[in-house]
Amino acid sequence: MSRTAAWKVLMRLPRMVAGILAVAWRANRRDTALTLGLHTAAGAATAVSLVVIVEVLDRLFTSDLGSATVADAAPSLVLLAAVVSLRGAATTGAGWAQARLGPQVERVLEVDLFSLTSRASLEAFDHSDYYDALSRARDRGISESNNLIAHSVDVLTGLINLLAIGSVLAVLHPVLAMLLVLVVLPTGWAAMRASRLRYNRIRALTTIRRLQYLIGDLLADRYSAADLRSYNMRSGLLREYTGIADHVVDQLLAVARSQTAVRAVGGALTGVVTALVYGTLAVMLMAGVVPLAVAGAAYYAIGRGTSSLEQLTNALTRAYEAGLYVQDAHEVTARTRALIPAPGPGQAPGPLEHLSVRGLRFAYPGQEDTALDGIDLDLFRGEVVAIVGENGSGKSTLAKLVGALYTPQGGRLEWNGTDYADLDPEGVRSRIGLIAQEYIQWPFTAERNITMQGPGEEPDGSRWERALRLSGADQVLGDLPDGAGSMLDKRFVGGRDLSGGQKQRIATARGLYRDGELVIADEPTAALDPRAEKRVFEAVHSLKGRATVLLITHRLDSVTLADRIVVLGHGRVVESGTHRELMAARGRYAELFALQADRYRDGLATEGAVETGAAAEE
Ligand SMILES: Nc1ncnc2c1ncn2[C@@H]1O[C@H](COP(=O)(O)OP(=O)(O)OP(=O)(O)O)[C@@H](O)[C@H]1O
Repeated sequence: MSRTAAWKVLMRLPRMVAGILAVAWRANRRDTALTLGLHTAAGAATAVSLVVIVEVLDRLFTSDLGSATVADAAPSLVLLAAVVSLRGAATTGAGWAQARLGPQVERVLEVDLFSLTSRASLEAFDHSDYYDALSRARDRGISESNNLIAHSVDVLTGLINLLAIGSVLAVLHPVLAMLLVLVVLPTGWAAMRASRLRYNRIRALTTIRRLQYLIGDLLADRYSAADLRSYNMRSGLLREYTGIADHVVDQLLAVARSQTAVRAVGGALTGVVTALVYGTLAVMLMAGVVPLAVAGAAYYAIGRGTSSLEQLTNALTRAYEAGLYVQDAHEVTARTRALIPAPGPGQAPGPLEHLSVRGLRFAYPGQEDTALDGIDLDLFRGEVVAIVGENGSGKSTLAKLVGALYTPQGGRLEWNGTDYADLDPEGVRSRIGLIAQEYIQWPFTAERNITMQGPGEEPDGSRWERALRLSGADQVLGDLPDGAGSMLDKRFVGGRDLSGGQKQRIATARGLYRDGELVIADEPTAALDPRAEKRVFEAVHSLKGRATVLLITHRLDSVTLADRIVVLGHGRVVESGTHRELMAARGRYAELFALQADRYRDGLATEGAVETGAAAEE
């Protein structure tokens, strides 16, 4: 788009304008119709006033000036006054409708975009260029829609004016109409070129600007505030920020320089062409090609026509520039649409009896290494299956695939014998309570953080009680001043911050409140104190028989009661069996278990030594 020749741009402009008008029509039909209708009426009024003025001038130049002539012109002058007043009223009305339309169009574009981004597959967010496109669309694409509408309307009224002036000139003499076109070429070229220069530069700066905002956020965000100070990051980050900001300013100054040069050339050429046009008019007058009356009217009309044409060219280039940004928003919308998983047959999954994983393969987008390399696994109704393994072995990735968040590149995932691809993914997810390793605390009240329901929706009493009790979140809510109604985000008035363990209890309660038939608990106790940890593991095991549980943990003492333990290593199943079987096999699990058990045994031995030492002293 940024390298397209000017004529191609002009060809594309109607499509851009049609696109935004379609959005405007969807946003509010009445305001769109009023904006277009009233602006057209104002343009028509301008055109009529111009014709009337040229006619008055023509009459004055043709006859000897006297009171009779002025009286003759009076009706035209009255008509002129009426038309100008009408134009004023139409312009005011159009401005009002247009001002109303702007925010409504932005709203439609934003809602369109967010309704798509929230449905895009999770893989989309692993592509950095998608983020770039998204931030371009959000930063400018959507807000420029207002400008695109305003400039498109200017183009419309400019065209009406020009049509009127061109017709007047063509009636006076066809050559005069051609001279009019000549005047505008240099200005048009310069304006078009200048806006393309700026757009190209700004587009090229997208990534670095994203980095700049990111560093800005790190310098000013409360989440990074403590680390920033602990590790004396301030001066380094500030240096980086200043370096990027300097680069951005340099680039923008460079573009301003190039734009000025282009405009200067355009201005000089316009001067030359204007002299040429008026010279030609003078020559035509002297050669008797046109009479004085026509020359006088033509002089006025060319003057008006030139400024109208300049306005039209400006409107065209501005509409084009705004159109480029809006095009970005359309592009990212189209791209996001393509990132929404194709709707399969979309069968609703039934209650889980058997979940089967066969030869599951998955690599994160842009990564060569596979995170999962042919996993086989069975989960039967009511079982607790533990997944253990070293860091990076693929446990969370497996949880995300089973949780229908990512789509595998190979192998099969089946819910009661039906491939996930044939199931409605939202239906699958709604039957799963996912307690994620990286849970987020939403900027909602504690209650909404657990129920994840719409604002004001009442929680289900028995599920609520159970989720709070099993997760230990009941204690957290008990300690909050407003209980379940406390806002859990300090960025809001009265907001509260929770400790790491308290946050984890809330996240666990969220997963349990869902009351899914499959509970995936990914490291649910990493931040918990020993008492809370014990409570959560007991809760997880208490689900045995009523829900299927996939428990991911490094706390191996808590998996001894699991129906099966699956050990992962480098994205593969290394071994699986019950605790007893795996200990007897003396493989990876037995080794990891012994390592952890030894630590406690050593601790107890030291404790014993201390006690013995104390007794000896006594
Ligand atoms: N979004 C991502 N993009 C690219 N690679 C990723 C992404 N998430 C995880 N990985 C990589 O995939 C592999 C498996 O990661 P995963 O999070 O599944 O491990 P894990 O077994 O859960 O580890 P841990 O015990 O540390 O939680 C790792 O090599 C990791 O670096």
